[in-house]
Amino acid sequence: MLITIEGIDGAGKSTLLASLKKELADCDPIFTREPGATWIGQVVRQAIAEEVDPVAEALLFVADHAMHCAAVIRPALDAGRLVISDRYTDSRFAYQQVTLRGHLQDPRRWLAALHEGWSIRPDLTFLLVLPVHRALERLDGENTREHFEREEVLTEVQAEYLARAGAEPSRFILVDAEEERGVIASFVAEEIRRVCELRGRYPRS
Ligand SMILES: Nc1ncnc2c1ncn2[C@@H]1O[C@H](COP(=O)(O)OP(=O)(O)OP(=O)(O)O)[C@@H](O)[C@H]1O
Ligand SMILES: Cc1cn([C@H]2C[C@H](O)[C@@H](COP(=O)(O)O)O2)c(=O)[nH]c1=O
Repeated sequence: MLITIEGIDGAGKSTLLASLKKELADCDPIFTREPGATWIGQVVRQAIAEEVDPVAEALLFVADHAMHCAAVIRPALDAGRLVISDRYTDSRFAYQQVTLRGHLQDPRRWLAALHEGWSIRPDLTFLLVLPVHRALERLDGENTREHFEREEVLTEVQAEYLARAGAEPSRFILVDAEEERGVIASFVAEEIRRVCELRGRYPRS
């Protein structure tokens, strides 16, 4: 099973992943992330810290994803492991849909074509949802110009995420990311166990 955790910057993905490592230890999952799980991902993480052309940036994320699928996800799934990824393809469709606007006529179609034929679809996706100003308070809490620009972008990104979730309700589970950390972790761990049990996979505590 491939499970992905998605949400805007500051939604609490890394915090949740850290808790799931303890809550799901008996399932022995493989925890991974995009970008950054492979050496290409490390290069991409460094590259996106610089000012990058949006089309080049999108291609870097796709290169990271290709290597991630080939070197981490596919081998783990073939070995019957539970895989949990901090960000995955939905990050691309949510963020690049916004960053590529004005650069390409139809970013969604372009992205879909780039993933066609090799990308691995997640079985289940948890989308952490919270008001953008709350996420930004968690990250910087400052009223700078960058803060307001980022707020605008992340508002659009979250809208893209929600549209994707609406289009694929059987894959997405929406999580109220304003809840307390422990409540979120217990809810997500329990949902993962429930779905794994339904599919006859991995132990139940
Ligand atoms: N449920 C929560 N309630 C309050 N604060 C939280 C909660 N979850 C995470 N935080 C805090 O919010 C900040 C951002 O959390 P975290 O790094 O987990 O988010 P993220 O989604 O991984 O962000 P990014 O995508 O930017 O890496 C951290 O300071 C974290 O302690
Ligand atoms: C995979 C992926 C990521 N991004 C963006 C989203 C974030 O702003 C950064 C990654 O940093 P984080 O610490 O992991 O949150 O990159 C993106 O725009 N497109 C993608 O496909």
